[in-house]
Amino acid sequence: MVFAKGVAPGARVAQFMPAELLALTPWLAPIVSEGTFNPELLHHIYQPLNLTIGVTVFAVGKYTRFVQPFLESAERFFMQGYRVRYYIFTNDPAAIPQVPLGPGRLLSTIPIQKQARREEISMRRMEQISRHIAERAHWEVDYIFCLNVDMVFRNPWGPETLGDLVAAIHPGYYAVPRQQFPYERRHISTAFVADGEGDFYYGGAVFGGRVASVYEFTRGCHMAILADKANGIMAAGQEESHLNRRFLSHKPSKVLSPEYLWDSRKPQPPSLKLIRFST
Ligand SMILES: CC(=O)N[C@H]1[C@@H](OP(=O)(O)OP(=O)(O)OC[C@H]2O[C@@H](n3ccc(=O)[nH]c3=O)[C@H](O)[C@@H]2O)O[C@H](CO)[C@H](O)[C@@H]1O
Ligand SMILES: [Mn+2]
Repeated sequence: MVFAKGVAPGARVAQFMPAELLALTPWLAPIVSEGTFNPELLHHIYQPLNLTIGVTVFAVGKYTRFVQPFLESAERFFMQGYRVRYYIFTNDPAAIPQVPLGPGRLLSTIPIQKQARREEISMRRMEQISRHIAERAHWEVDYIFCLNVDMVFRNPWGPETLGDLVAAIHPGYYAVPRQQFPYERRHISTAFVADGEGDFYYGGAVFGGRVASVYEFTRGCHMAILADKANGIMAAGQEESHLNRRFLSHKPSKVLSPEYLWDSRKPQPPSLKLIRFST
């Protein structure tokens, strides 16, 4: 069970009931899961807005092999009926396969340098996303999601996920007490989170929101990562630690349930009605 800070244990809003997830955070942001929204109604609201949704994924080195299943599944399930722009950041543009895209859906390959270490690849994402938004994506898309590439969509992901700043609950920690969240616990790191603090443990594999908000968010994380680097520190969960630290002071306006970020090696609990995006 997870109890949010400052809310009495037992309050319906503040805990995960054994059989179901809560529907609102203590700061009244929706926690999106099957049954909490009406897809037809949302479609009628969002369709006329003519929005373009961006997606960033990184495919560096061997991870280029994940691009095809990622894209094929996204074409089936991700923001069907909306304009979509995929941005594939890669060191090897020639290795990005040609996947047929539906109408109104475009793909761009963004060439980047290959970092030697896995940690460096994931850490540098914040910097590269913020720069890409400033240089280009801010005028091409309204919302943007930043996703891991070694995952696939398995069920519809639609406009219910759109919000100013969107986080996803990490599948490994939705039912874990806050004290056990793997936040960075060293004071010397800019990602430090004190023992009694923390709302949820969010995953680094899914975040997004309005493009301007994601710019501020990724830029803030990048600055914090740079400060740590200057002090010779790498946070415990790398960029995920910084993401969690920032979401603590810049609360997400919408939280996605583990339906939107699942680890398929885990058994599916009854509280999870369906899996939309997972390894
Ligand atoms: C069990 C689990 O969920 N572990 C963490 C880890 O997942 P993973 O250990 O699964 O991270 P990962 O190695 O898949 O790296 C994350 C992403 O970086 C990119 N990449 C990484 C290595 C590489 O050689 N080439 C490349 O392109 C790629 O887009 C990949 O999806 O990382 C995530 C951050 O995103 C979260 O911190 C997760 O909590
Ligand atoms: Mn992975």
